Amino acid sequence: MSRNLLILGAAPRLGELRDTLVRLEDTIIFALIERSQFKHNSSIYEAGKMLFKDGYKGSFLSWFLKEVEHVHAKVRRYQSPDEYPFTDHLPEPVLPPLDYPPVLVDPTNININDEIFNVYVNTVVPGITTRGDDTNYGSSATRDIECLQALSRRIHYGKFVAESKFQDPAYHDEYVKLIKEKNRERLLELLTNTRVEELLLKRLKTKAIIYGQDLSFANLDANGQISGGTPLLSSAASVADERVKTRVDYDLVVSLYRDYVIPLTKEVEIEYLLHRLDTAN
Ligand SMILES: O=C(O)C(=O)C[C@]1(C(=O)O)C=C[C@@H](O)C=C1
Repeated sequence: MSRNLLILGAAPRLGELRDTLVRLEDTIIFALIERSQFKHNSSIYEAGKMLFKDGYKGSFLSWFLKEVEHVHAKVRRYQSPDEYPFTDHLPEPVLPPLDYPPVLVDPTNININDEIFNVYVNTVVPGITTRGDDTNYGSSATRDIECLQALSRRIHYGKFVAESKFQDPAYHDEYVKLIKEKNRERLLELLTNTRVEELLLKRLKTKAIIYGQDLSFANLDANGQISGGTPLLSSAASVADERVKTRVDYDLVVSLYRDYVIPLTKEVEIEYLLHRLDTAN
């Protein structure tokens, strides 16, 4: 429920938006580490596996998500332009609406959470957890919801990034032309910044290595300093040298971003741009 966008007014600045994307990397890595402490617990993702007294027929995670989103909708979470629900038929807020200045022009209210949910459940969870069932269903689903919400916020942030690029005087006319032509391919080229992506993936790997270290008490001396055995790692190179296991597989975190988070953010950017002129015409 971030309101930091409010200070941006009508023209979101790309640098500030990228700072937010960098901060969300931390949120996502820590959420994945939290989920990875539990086993896969595949039954929480299977519809009809658990008997709900209210007759609900979906999976435990879907039920939990629905209930959480009901509460969050009541306190206006989904009125914030950077928050998108995974479920529908949500209740109206119990509080008066907040006054968000109109930053986005998003007539179709793009929401790709179904795609995010499928990638998360079918690819991410089996990748970051070990196989098996430890019966920690509530704990696992709670972490799943945190991961899903963080991924969704990050990916839908593409709308603000796209708006910022659209408003950039250096590229505005080119964007207008490509939008009118519905030229997806060229839009993708124009909004892609390979250098930013490469730096992101390198930074992400280093972060996943550093945040993923297990600094348990066994590795600390009486003064709380890190003792021999598990040196504090600060780079991918030292991990390769030491062959140290981190709490979440850092290569998986990198491939999650490379194969899904960045491409889905671009998908949101393109969809947003393709409808950017709808209301103006
Ligand atoms: O920073 C941007 O310019 C973005 O559009 C965001 C993002 C990303 O998902 O991180 C996506 C596309 C660009 O190629 C670079 C990065």
